Amino acid sequence: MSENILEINDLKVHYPIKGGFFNTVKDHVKAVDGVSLSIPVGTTYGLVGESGSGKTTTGKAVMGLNHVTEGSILYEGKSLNEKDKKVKVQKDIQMIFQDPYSSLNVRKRVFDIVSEPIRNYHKRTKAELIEEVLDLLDRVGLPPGSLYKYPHEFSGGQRQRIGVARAIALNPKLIIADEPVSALDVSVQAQVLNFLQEIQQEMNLTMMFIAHDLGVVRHMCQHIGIMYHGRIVEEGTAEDIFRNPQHLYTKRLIAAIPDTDVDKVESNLELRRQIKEEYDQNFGDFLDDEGRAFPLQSISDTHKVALPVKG
Ligand SMILES: Nc1ncnc2c1ncn2[C@@H]1O[C@H](COP(=O)(O)OP(=O)(O)OP(=O)(O)O)[C@@H](O)[C@H]1O
Repeated sequence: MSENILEINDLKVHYPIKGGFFNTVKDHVKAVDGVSLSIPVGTTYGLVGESGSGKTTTGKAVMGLNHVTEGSILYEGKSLNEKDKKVKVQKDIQMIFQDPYSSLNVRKRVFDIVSEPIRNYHKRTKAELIEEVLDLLDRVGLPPGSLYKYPHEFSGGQRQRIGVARAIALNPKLIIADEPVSALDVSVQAQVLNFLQEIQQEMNLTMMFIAHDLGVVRHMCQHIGIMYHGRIVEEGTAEDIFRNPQHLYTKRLIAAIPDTDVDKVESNLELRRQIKEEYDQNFGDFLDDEGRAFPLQSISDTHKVALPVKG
C-alpha cells in the first residue's frame, strides 16, 4: 500500500463574524467542521460539493492560508499547523486557482509570472531564468513566443496553462487544484483536464482536485470525498462512489451529471425524477439538528458514509 503524502484529521476552520461598536466576535461560520481525509502519494483526491460547502477553505488550510481552529494537517507525516510553521514545505505544495482570468497579474508578462516563484527561492541569472521558463512553457504546451506576452493575449485554456506552469515551477509534490476548469468553456474543459492528468503522471504529482461537479472528477480521481456543509458525507474510491452511492446527497450529485449517451437520456429522466423526489422528502433524515452530516461510518475498507443515526 502506498503511503499518504497528506493526512487531515478532524479539521475545523471557523471564521469569526465580528460586529457591534467594538467589533467583537459575535458568532462563527463553521466553514469546515470536522473533515478527515488522506491522500496517497501520486494519486488524485476529488473533493466535491456545492458552493459554500467548505472545499476551498479545506484547500487553503493545507496551503497555510487560513487559521486552523482545530485538528491537524500532516504533510509527509509532519504537522502543517500554524504553530509548527518551522516545517518549511511551502515549495512542495502549490495551488492552481479557479479563475485564470483573475488569478494572473494582468500587468505582468508571462516570463515574470512564471519565473516569480523561482526567483523567490533561488538565485538565477536572467539567462538561466529564461531557459527554465521556456522549458516550463514547453511542458504545458505553450509556444516560446508566449514568453513576453501578457495574460490578456491568451485564451482561457491557455491562461490556465500559464497558471499550471507557475504552479509546477518549483517542482512541487502536492498540487491543490481549486476548480481549475469551472471558469472555462465546456469545449476547453476536457482538454485542460487531460493535460492536468498528463502533467500529474509525468511528475508523479499528488493532487487535491476541488470541484462542484462530480462528472468532472470522475475520470481524474482515484478517491473522492463528497462535502456538504463543512463535513464529508461520503468518501471512497471513485468506483465505490459511482457504483454504490449510499448518501442521498451523493445520489443527487450523480443524478445531476449530464448524460452523454443519447439513448439513455429518456430512461434516466425517470430515475432522476425519483432521486430528486427521494432527496426532497428524506434528506432531512440524513442531517443532525444543526443541519450537518452525521459522523462517517466504514461500510468497507475503502468506503465511508455518514448515514443517519437510528433510534
Ligand atoms: N474569509 C472568510 N470569512 C468568513 N466566511 C468565509 C470566508 N471564506 C469563506 N467563508 C464562508 O465559509 C463557507 C465555505 O466557503 P468555501 O469558499 O470554503 O466553500 P466552497 O465549497 O469552496 O465554495 P465555492 O465552490 O463557492 O468556492 C461559506 O459559507 C463562505 O461564505
